[in-house]
Amino acid sequence: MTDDVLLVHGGTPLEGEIRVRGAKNLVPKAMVAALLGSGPSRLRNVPDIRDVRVVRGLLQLHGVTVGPGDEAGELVLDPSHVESANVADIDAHAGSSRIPILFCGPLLHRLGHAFIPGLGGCEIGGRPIDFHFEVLRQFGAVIEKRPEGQYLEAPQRLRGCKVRLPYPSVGATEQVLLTAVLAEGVTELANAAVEPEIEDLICVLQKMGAIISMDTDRTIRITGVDRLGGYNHRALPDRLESASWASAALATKGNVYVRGASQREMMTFLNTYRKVGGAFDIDEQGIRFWHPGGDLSAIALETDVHPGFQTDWQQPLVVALTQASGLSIVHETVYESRLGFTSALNQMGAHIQLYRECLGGTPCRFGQRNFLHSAVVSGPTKLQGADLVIPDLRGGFSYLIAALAAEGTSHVHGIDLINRGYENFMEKLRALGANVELPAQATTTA
Ligand SMILES: CC(=O)N[C@H]1[C@@H](OP(=O)(O)OP(=O)(O)OC[C@H]2O[C@@H](n3ccc(=O)[nH]c3=O)[C@H](O)[C@@H]2O)O[C@H](CO)[C@@H](O)[C@@H]1O
Ligand SMILES: C=C(OP(=O)(O)O)C(=O)O
Repeated sequence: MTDDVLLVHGGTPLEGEIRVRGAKNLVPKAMVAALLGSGPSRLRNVPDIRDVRVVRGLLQLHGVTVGPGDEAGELVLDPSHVESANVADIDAHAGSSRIPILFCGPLLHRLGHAFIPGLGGCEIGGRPIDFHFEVLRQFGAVIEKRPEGQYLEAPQRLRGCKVRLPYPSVGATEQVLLTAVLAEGVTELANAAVEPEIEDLICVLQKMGAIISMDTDRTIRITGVDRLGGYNHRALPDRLESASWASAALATKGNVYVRGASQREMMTFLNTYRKVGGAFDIDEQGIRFWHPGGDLSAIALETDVHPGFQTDWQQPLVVALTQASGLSIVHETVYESRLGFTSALNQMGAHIQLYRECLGGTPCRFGQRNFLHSAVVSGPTKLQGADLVIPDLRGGFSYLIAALAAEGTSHVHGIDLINRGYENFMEKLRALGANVELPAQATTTA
């Protein structure tokens, strides 16, 4: 048994077409929403990624029947047996993704109690879950921290409440939505996150019978109802995967058509892509991304909550910035430790310097603290193949891009992690002409 290493022979532009399906940051949450329904739900455009498999396993453990639907990529989720499920072995799911925390509200409504194992997800900062527990307490939940996870109880029906998030957290906003829809009375959430995946989750809940309105000032109001039905929904496309392939096209001087990519959720990314010098063409089925020749331009970039530049777009684009002429500045304001992946790019020949200071004007929680959360990228630099160990999902995809853009061969270790959020990425790489190989004896499932 060898570790999951990929050999990448760089220097070939990525060219061709790949397809993206439903968003990793929506699909697992829509699957959890099915727990709130009194009848079956149908979710379409579901990608075959590890985070979906993990949530499927957790739902099945809780008595939800999950099976295929009529079309490819469709799941039918039937929660009729949740009350009679014999939940065992939940600890086996600890550390597998961030989604288990979102089971709290639906399980409290259905069963009056919930057990949440330790969470996983990318290690790109401390990622506390204090906002989640604070809002759940406001709804009336009682929370007990145990060594193996968190145990929650709802002594009475949960009640709507008025809450304000200290920061527009995506997960905490979803926690409120999934809890408030069946709580008694009205919930008002101020300073909510408004990412497109959250809007799509609201669409799912509205189809189930929920009453939710969104104001332009980040306030979401939910009027609780007594009962929700199932839903039939097509997940919005994955704007994060789409942007990753767009960055790969730019860094490798390639030309990639991303079938399924959608302009509306990618407007901020597309503006930045154009400023760097990337070209794109939008049609009704997807977006073509390419390097138009000539020099790329250095830019100043700050990540932020939607409608700002999404933090999950940052790492892949930084690889393309190593090929731009001049000094690019990157200020990461969402996670305090999302630039560590750049040290491996420096080993490959990039010139990236990290700073503790905020190099940008976007309000940030990390300035004057000990976090290297700003970067200056000096380019263009030639990249050389190297031995790379994947640190996290987007960092991992960035290493693949860097290895593809580099001269020579790279050994990229830990590629199985990429399966968490990129469907069939090996097949897609090959379809785009990437020169990649798994060592003959490797046992990876990629
Ligand atoms: C599965 C999923 O959808 N993951 C996405 C989700 O993660 P996730 O929902 O975990 O991210 P959040 O928006 O909650 O986190 C944003 C920031 O808020 C902080 N925070 C969050 C919750 C809390 O209780 N306390 C707290 O301090 C976090 O440490 C982080 O600094 O949104 C992120 C921001 O768009 C994306 O990068 C992730 O891809
Ligand atoms: C940070 C990410 O995801 P997660 O929240 O699942 O770790 C990501 O998709 O880049």
